[in-house]
Amino acid sequence: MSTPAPVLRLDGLGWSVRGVPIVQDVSLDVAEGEFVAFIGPNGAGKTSLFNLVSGIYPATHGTLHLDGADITALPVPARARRGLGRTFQTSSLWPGLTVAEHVRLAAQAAAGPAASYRIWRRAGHYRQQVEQTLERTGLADRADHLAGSLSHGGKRKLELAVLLVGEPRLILLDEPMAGVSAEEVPALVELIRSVHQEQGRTVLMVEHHMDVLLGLADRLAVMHHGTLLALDTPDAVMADATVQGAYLGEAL
Ligand SMILES: Nc1ncnc2c1ncn2[C@@H]1O[C@H](COP(=O)(O)OP(=O)(O)OP(=O)(O)O)[C@@H](O)[C@H]1O
Repeated sequence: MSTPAPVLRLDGLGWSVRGVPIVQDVSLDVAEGEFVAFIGPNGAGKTSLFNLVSGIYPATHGTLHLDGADITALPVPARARRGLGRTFQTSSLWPGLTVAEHVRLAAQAAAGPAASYRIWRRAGHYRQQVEQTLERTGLADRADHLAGSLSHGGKRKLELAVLLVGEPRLILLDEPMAGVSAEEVPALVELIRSVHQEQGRTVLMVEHHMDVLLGLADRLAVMHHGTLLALDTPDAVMADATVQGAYLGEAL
């Protein structure tokens, strides 16, 4: 039986700034519906790798394929249209807009410029999309709240809602627990679990907290000095002597 083609393939991917390598020779296949978590010390290159995958940084070495198509030279919007979405380490919301307004704007943006001149015709469709997304992300009771008034956990949920309303197949989450209080972490973990398992999306996630990842990730990718040091199941990575020597012992 042949193995299915990967959703995402990174082949020798690298990014150098003025000759200094920040990400080096990263090769990795991600299967449809898989959850791969990226760990590694501060400055290991995790966010830079996500910037390469989402198209914010242009790769200086190697290639990226999405569903078998070479996307190495494609800009961010073209990658988003092909189903690739991401969140950022720092919050990217407008404090003066409501929760529902954020999701509505994201729904309109995801529909593309061609849909913009018939917004009134699609109003019912957008309303339904917003309601469903707020329901799915546990924000329905805060639809009219200003984003600026939400807790850190609420803001993270809203960032996910903004991402999910565009129905991306492959999502990159960069430290979605950053700044979230301990009480809010379980609900956020549960939301990410449902995005992966119930909605069947492929997820790549950077996260420092191993306790969060152990129940979520199919594989752990360990980054160190811009390279992929290890890539395996969480149990195998935790037992890997190289990983322990380079990272786990000191940082986790
Ligand atoms: N635009 C840039 N120009 C120059 N150097 C950069 C740029 N972006 C990142 N770097 C450097 O690349 C290295 C990797 O940074 P990156 O943010 O990717 O690491 P990280 O693993 O995500 O770290 P953290 O866990 O702290 O978020 C760091 O030394 C950083 O200073």
